[in-house]
Amino acid sequence: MSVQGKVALVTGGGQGIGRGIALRLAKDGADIALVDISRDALTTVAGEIEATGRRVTTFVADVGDRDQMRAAIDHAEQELGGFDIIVNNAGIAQVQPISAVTPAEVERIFRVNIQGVLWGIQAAADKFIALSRKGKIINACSIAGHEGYALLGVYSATKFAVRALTQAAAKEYASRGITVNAYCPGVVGTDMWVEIDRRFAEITGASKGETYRKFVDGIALGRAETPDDVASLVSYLAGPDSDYMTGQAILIDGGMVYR
Ligand SMILES: NC(=O)C1=CN([C@@H]2O[C@H](COP(=O)(O)OP(=O)(O)OC[C@H]3O[C@@H](n4cnc5c(N)ncnc54)[C@H](O)[C@@H]3O)[C@@H](O)[C@H]2O)C=CC1
Ligand SMILES: CC(=O)C(C)=O
Repeated sequence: MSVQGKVALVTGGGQGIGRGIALRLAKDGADIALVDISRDALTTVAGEIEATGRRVTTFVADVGDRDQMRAAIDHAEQELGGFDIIVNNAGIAQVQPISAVTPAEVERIFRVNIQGVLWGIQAAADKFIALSRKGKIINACSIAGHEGYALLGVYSATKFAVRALTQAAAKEYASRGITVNAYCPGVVGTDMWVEIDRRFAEITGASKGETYRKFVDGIALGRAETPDDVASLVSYLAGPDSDYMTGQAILIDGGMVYR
């Protein structure tokens, strides 16, 4: 119950890792503001959160739009009576050899994965300061934020950028008592990996499921990660036990990348 009575906003909360994080924080005692571009997905997860007994509100927003992120945070505060934690989880993948990447593709992924995190940090910190709260900012990074992967070069660049933003924001907001950290999962069996596997197959001729299996074979603990594995770390980063930690991008990957 480390976040009992707190208000937590989770972006990309409509499925996958974001859903897992939102459910875990609700079970830990937080009220949840769910943000996603998909209204249908939000409705389903909101029902699951209500079943935990915590309050939940939903807001359809594109994290790459600064005004929409500010509106989402205002909505969370108005509906749930406060604002304490933001999990900037929403992200998209892109599988493409560097030789074939187009400007439009770069703009699309930078907008969601970098600007989405940046606007989330900025709007959340402004709100924490306005409310005089020592908030927690938690960003989605990846093993790809510690190591560049072939065919995932631009995606990897966005996750390296998340680490940079996490470190810089930690330094800028430390005097306000706001902490900023990131979680770096490995291979989590969500829709994102279905799409990554499909694109690897298209580009390399690998069979369906082959790329996913190869990545999972590289995990020391011998199995793919689940959203609940990721949510355990986020639960810690959201709660008081991590109060003395800031600017960190923590690998939770079953043993894939060692830094
Ligand atoms: N699945 C994996 O193996 C890993 C995922 N990650 C990161 O974890 C985060 C979540 O990934 P998954 O749950 O696997 O992805 P997912 O594709 O299963 O779910 C992403 C969610 O974000 C939402 N979303 C996408 N663009 C959005 C936007 N512009 N505004 C608001 N919501 C938006 C989608 O509608 C969806 O509900 C991402 O940042 C991803 O890069 C990091 C390492 C590994
Ligand atoms: C999706 C992702 O971050 C990887 C590298 O699996």
